[in-house]
Amino acid sequence: MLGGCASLTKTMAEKILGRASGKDVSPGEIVEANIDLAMVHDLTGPHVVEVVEEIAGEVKVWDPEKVAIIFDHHVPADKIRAAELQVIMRRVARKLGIKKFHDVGRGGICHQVLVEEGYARPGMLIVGADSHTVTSGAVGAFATGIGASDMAMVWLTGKLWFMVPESIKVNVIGKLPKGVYAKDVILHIIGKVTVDGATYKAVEFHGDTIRNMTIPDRMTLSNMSVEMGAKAGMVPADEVTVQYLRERGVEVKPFGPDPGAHYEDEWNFEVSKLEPQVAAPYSVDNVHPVSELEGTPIDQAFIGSCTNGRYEDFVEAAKILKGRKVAEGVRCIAIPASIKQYMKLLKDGIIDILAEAGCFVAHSTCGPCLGGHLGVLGPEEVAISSSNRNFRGRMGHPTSKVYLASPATVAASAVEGKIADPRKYL
Ligand SMILES: CC(C)[C@H](C(=O)O)[C@@H](O)C(=O)O
Ligand code: SF4
Repeated sequence: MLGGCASLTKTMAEKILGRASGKDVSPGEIVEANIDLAMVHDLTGPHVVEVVEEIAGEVKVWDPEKVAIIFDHHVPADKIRAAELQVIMRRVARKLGIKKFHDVGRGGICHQVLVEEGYARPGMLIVGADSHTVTSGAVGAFATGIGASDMAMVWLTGKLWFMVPESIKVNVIGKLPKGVYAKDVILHIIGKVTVDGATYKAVEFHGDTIRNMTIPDRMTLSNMSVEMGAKAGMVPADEVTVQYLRERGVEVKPFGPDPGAHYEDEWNFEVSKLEPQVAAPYSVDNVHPVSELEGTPIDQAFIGSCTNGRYEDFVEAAKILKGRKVAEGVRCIAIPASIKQYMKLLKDGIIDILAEAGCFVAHSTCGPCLGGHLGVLGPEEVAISSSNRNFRGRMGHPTSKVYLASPATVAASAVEGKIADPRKYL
């Protein structure tokens, strides 16, 4: 029976959707929920505006304080079409008085901005017109990607319907070995459960490995939850979260599931002996330990994206690139996930290290992650990337190939000109 009996103890998803819809909810139930934050970017925003204008005859939002417009995909505008779309969204942001508007050079990749600006908070219900909106789950929010027409309804009414998902508890335990990171953990998990292993489930990450992770690491996990089909990928908000948001002037309380909450399934992973992981083309679940792919020649290495474009990611890459050179015949492209990350890297001399090694370092943009610009792959070219997707043609030509790995593995591969194990450099 859909809806079942409401249990007294709730998972994070049930608590958030219950609060947002003002009732006691159970998995399978359809609810109409009030949205706390709605985000669009330069590519999806114009579609939303079009639908809103069609329905309402003019562009409007239910609450300008709860709407974010962030330019990131084709930033700075790389062609006339992109410039046209950005002109539209700039006008809309001004007309509606959107304060959470981040133009070129004033934000960065939307998912990074939501978290680092302290917009995303524990217990919030967040929707974004982008599949990696799940990233905000890192601070304990139920955050999910929606289509442009759903977003148009959110802009008009502030509400959206959801089917309350079943929850899956992912327990990760053990101390990560040197050279092995959150990226390797999530690639390993996706490799085991496959790309549809968590379809429409609310995934919660638990265990001491997760508790010991920083918010940037947790963002990598949450970000890639959607690559196993999850509706949301959440980490309970603890003291690490409270402190991270406090540094951004936001006071929050810890937030997690009720003790004894019911999960549809529990997955257990022990990671103390995990090797660096690499997802081979053309699927994110085609995951192998780096030792199985070592020596595969590459043309391009990319460090960046909403998955792994943070300060800490570049610091790990710089440990390997410092005093070394990117291999002859290989391009290494390094793009921080936001202007704030870029500024911090600049101040600490990390950008210098990357540039001296021969990296092409750019200001924040999605750029090559989706084959947009600043590093589109040609026929048969091979890239190793710290991003999250390696579908056919993802970063350029349909015959190009993308391997996904941690920033350290990408950096080691850039130095050798072939897929390499970062551990020997650390
Ligand atoms: C362009 C956008 C709608 C898309 C998404 O939704 O994820 C992009 O960000 C991606 O990573 O493929
Ligand atoms: S960095 Fe890549 S994955 Fe992230 S929002 Fe941009 S295009 Fe999508």
